[in-house]
Amino acid sequence: MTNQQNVVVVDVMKSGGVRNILAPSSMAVAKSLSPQDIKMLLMRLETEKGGTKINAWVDSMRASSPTRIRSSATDDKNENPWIDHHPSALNMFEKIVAASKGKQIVMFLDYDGTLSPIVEDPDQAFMTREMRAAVRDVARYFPTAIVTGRCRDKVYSFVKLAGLYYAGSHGMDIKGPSKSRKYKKGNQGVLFQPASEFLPMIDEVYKALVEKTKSIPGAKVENNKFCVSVHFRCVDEKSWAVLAEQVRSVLNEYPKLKLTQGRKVLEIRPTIKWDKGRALEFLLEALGYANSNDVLPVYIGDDRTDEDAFKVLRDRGQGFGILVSKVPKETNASYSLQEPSEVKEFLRRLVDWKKLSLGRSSTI
Ligand SMILES: O=P(O)(O)OC[C@H]1O[C@H](O[C@H]2O[C@H](CO)[C@@H](O)[C@H](O)[C@H]2O)[C@H](O)[C@@H](O)[C@@H]1O
Repeated sequence: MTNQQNVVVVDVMKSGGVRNILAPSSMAVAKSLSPQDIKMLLMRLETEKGGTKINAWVDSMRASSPTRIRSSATDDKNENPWIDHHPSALNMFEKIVAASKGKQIVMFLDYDGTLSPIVEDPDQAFMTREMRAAVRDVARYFPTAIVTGRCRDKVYSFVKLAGLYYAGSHGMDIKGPSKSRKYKKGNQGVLFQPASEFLPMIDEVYKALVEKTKSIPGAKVENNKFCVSVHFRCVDEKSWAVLAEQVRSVLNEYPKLKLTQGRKVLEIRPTIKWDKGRALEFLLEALGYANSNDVLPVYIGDDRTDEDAFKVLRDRGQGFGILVSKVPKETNASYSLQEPSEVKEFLRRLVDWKKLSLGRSSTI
């Protein structure tokens, strides 16, 4: 391994000003590079910084996603158990519907681990008929969006319900009906794909990853259209570091892509500032609820990538994030549900409550 020294190079900032940054000496030529070259170099430095995180990612993948809270923080002696801070959304149901008084509930549902149980083979992650019926009924009464890391077509093949919004590829591929004229495309409703320029690159990196990882038994690469997933679930834990390193080495060739982490999965996606939180905001706007107090968004999800949406709700001080987890995890969600069967129960209660309140108002 070469022992590379850092040297100072010039960073041309967005403002047009310059500042000094540290970079490996091999990049010292940067002083004579154009602003565009320097931008690329900075993006590469970001990727390499990310690369050093590989071991940390493998460790945290072992510890689940989002990060589990150690048991000492949650045992009986603890005066602030996790569940007190993130009570069951079923127990808090009355509070949730009370908060919706005079507001439109909008439902956001993650797919894997929320509507379908986590299984070994991503192609077999089917939702039950009962869950489909619960989602269909919820969507009859409340605008409903499926927000997923999956390719939009793939998740539609699992959910099979028309009339919903589908935000695939972590929100980089949004389709659905629209109330706001701004987002209507003819009669086709909303179609928003902020990363379309990355399609050829994602396709290329998908092929490179399939080739690179084929020697590792159990490794699976999934093309999610605007992002790619590399699955670790069926790989022997002893090979996780090797697989992660292979992913990193492929990614090194693509400074415009970044790595994120989910449940036993590494995800490769464009460096654009877009995630499930931005998708939630976009959909609220498309529904005509931008900057509105007349809406109560409820987002249910189980994974690290859902945290972006939980955070948006927390920052807006609007609606509720609900984390699906059996174990305490670091989260920005307000409430919790243990597993998809509880998600189904929550959705059913919401529908029953709505039917009852509509019945009441029609008899007044
Ligand atoms: O945003 P989501 O809908 O939660 O999608 C995130 C990833 O979900 C899928 O992987 C996860 O579920 C698989 C099936 O249960 C499981 O085998 C895998 O270990 C989980 O990470 C999906 O296959 C990925 O592409 C999504 O990015």
